[in-house]
Order: sequence, then C-alpha cells, then structure tokens
Amino acid sequence: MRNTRPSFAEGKQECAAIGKAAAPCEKPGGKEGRASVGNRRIRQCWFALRHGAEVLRDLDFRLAKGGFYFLTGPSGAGKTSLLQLLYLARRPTRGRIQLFDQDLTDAPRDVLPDFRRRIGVVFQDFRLIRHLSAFDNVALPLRIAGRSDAEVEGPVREMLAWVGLADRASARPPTLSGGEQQRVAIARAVISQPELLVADEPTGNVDADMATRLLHLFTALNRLGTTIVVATHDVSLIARTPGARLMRLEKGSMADPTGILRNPPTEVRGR
Ligand SMILES: Nc1ncnc2c1ncn2[C@@H]1O[C@H](COP(=O)(O)OP(=O)(O)OP(=O)(O)O)[C@@H](O)[C@H]1O
Repeated sequence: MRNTRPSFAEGKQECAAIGKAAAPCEKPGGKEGRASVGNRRIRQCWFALRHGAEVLRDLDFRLAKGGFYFLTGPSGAGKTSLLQLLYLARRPTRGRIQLFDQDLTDAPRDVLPDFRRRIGVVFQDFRLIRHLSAFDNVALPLRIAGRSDAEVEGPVREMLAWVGLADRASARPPTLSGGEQQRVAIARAVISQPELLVADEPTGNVDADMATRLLHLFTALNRLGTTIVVATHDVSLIARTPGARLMRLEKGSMADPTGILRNPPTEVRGR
C-alpha cells in the first residue's frame, strides 16, 4: 500500500497533497529488441510508424525503480516516441518492453488500462478535458481510483495552490494560458503519486521560477519512490537535479557523445 510511504510533508517545504492523495494500489526496443524501468526494461526495441519510417532503433536499457532520468536530444530524435512506449500508448515494432516486472509487449489491450493507471503522464500538448474545470481535471485520477469528494477536495486544492493556480480552480482549460494548462496537466499527473511519471517537456511553457517549483514537485515525488522520466531541452533543469541520470537520443538511437553521460542507464546513484 503506497499510503504507507512518507508524505510530501516530510520533504522540505514540498506540497503534501500527493502523499495525502496517494491511491491505495500496488505498482511497470529492430532486431528483436527491449526498454525497461528497475523492473522496467526495454530490450532491443525498434519502433516504426505505420507508414514505415523508423523512429526508434535498437534501444536496450533498464530504468532503475525509483530513479530520476532526463531524456534529451534534438527535436525529432524520438523522445516523445520513446515516452509513448513507456506509458504504453504504443507498442514496439520489434523487441520487448517490460514494465512493473511484466513483459507487456504482447499484453492484451484490455489489461493495459490497469497498468496505465500506475503511470502519471504529462503530455506535450497537455490533453486536458476541455469541459472540466481545472479542479476536476486534477481530481480525475483520484476519482477514477474511487476517492470520495471529501477525500479529493483537500489534496486537489493544495496541489492547485502548489502550482500557483489556487484562484483558477473553476476555470476551464480553454480559458487558461498555455503555462497554466501545463501546470494543471502536471498537477493531474502527480496527484495520485504514480509509480512511474513520464513528462514530455513539462516546463516548456512556464517561467524560470515556476520551472524550479515544478522541479521540486518532481524531486519530492521521486523521493517518495516514483520513477521519473522527463524529456526536456532545458539543461538547467538537468544541472539542478543531483543524482539524476541522462539518456540522450539522436536519430532514434541512444547516444553518448561526451562519454560523461551514462547510457544506457543501468543504475541510480545512491539507491
Ligand atoms: N504521427 C506521425 N506521423 C509522421 N511522423 C511522425 C509522427 N510522429 C512522429 N513522427 C516523426 O517521428 C520522429 C520522432 O518524433 P518525436 O516526436 O518522437 O521526436 P522528439 O524527439 O520528441 O521531438 P521534439 O523534441 O521536437 O518534441 C520525427 O522525425 C517525427 O517527424
């Protein structure tokens, strides 16, 4: 039961909402290939689009459970595509993907929603539900997990305050700025303290101060045991996250041009 984990309040001044709201559930590529995380692994994975273009090539790595990873690389390198494999929106064309100690490469479609509920996703294009308020968008994962209105109220209010949107709780996404929508999307992704958080350019639309605040949210979540994978071009985020590991994609393959980065990541310092 993840409710037994320490709460955010035990971190520095981080938001306690996630610890309070955590749902009581358990915890996730070519050639014949695999992407993996601890017990999450991608083995010799290749991914091609429907029209045949190969987007990811021969990826073979394992993400340590509880690790913090940044995924970098030029535009078009395949970062979003790799994240899509990790949050089970796509399957590898060749190779194996193992998440939450299970090989899900060929898992029946109807079992995937249960696994996806264990993953928080911050989409590059936010994907908020337009007709729901900011409050109800953030509350969604908790309600799906069966939380009552009384249980949802406090953590969602606190989370909205943490991302600077306390006064925008009843606003609908079309009336929010891009940066505000991004913060709602982040709040929704982290509110239930997922086992794996996958974020695609999560600070692309916010100012430097808010980026720092959101980074604190991610590191606090990570301290509670969530494996974090953040795709970003923002090198300052990476520099400010001690212990995080880097994965660099270039033209669909893992690259390590400097020799300093450790690719593929196989371990996490201090864990
Ligand atoms: N639906 C699609 N149809 C055609 N090509 C696509 C599609 N989605 C992605 N691609 C192509 O796949 C490649 C990888 O795209 P992807 O979005 O994964 O890259 P990225 O590293 O996330 O880029 P960015 O940093 O710009 O977001 C690119 O060449 C892109 O043009």
